[in-house]
Amino acid sequence: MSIQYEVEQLADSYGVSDSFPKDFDYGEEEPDIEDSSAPSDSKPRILLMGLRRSGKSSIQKVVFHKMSPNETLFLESTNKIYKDDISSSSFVNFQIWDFPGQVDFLDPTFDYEMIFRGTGALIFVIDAQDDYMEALGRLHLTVSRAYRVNPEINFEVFIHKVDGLSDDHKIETQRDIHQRANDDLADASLEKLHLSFYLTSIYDHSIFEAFSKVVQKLIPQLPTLENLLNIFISNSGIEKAFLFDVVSKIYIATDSSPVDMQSYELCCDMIDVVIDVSCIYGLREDGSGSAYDKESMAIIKLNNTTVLYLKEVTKFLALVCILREESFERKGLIDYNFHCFRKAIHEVFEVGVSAQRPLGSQAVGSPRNKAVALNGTPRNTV
Ligand SMILES: Nc1nc2c(ncn2[C@@H]2O[C@H](COP(=O)(O)OP(=O)(O)OP(=O)(O)O)[C@@H](O)[C@H]2O)c(=O)[nH]1
Repeated sequence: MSIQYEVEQLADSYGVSDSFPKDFDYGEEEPDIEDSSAPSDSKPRILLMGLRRSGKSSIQKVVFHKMSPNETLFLESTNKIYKDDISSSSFVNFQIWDFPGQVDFLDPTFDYEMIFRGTGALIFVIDAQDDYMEALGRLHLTVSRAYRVNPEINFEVFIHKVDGLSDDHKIETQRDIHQRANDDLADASLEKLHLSFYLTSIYDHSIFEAFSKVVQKLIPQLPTLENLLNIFISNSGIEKAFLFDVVSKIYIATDSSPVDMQSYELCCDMIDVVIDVSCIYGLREDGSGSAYDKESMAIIKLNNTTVLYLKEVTKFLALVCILREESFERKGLIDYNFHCFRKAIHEVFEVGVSAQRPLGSQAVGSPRNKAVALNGTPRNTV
């Protein structure tokens, strides 16, 4: 595939070729949207739980710390709860808590009530390459305890390490785990407890896709963002648009047309390309500058008449669009619509400034959402 680049705004030095720099510099502060005054322990949590060696730490490192999947082979076992506050580098304003495999609910020092009360999502990781019967027992114990403390938690089950399974085996494993887990809940009269299942692997984009869905459920502004994206693409002749958290490559929203994995992967790859080029060639002579800032934008024309278009939306967010070459002839219109879209996104989130950050800080507690009129103008619902 021949790719033609027009990459503007380049910067920062770094050596890893297929990943984001670990000490990534976002450049100028944009305090109007992303600053947080919330003390880290009051931030809502995403918990990563599951048996030992199921892959919890690997998921966290690959998604949020740009560790390459092969490096996870050398990760040591987690012995205590590892709290990772990723809000300084990401739009995702949560703490990720990675638990050691064996959490003992009977241990008096383990205050699970406190932990579950401030939790937005509980991700339970099951190793699909291993015998999963013990994991299912642990899943049931964990979610039923958590549900009794906080029924608002989103329960997410990652059927993980599916890279080692054939397609048929994947489907069969998912069906079996789904069936058994829900039977256990029905036996305990917990039918209202909803589990969502995802097939994941750190060796492809499935883990980013799954994490995107988990995070999206915690964004109170999601319907507004979707609405804005729908308006933007329909008025600009764009086929698909994703709003990405640049550092994690989680998409926090997309338009309402279905997501196909290929498009998502293409957009993820584009972010990698842009940041890589930017990091290598974008520094000013004196070494200043940043890899991603207000000026960041890129156009990649593929040889199949498809155009990929990336533009900065906020310090942490980028819009990545897929469109046909002929639609791109009206670039002026697209840019004007983007300008309106960007402004609306800033308005949607600026409501969180006085108190806390937008995502997460409002996910558990009192959501202060804005609705958007069909012309894309945000207005308060209350
Ligand atoms: N094939 C495959 N291996 C994986 C995947 N994710 C993690 N692993 C491997 O699984 C092993 C255990 O991963 P960890 O992330 O340490 O597991 P953990 O659940 O954090 O383990 P504890 O800290 O002991 O609870 C490592 O060797 C990883 O490389 C995956 O998607 N596919």
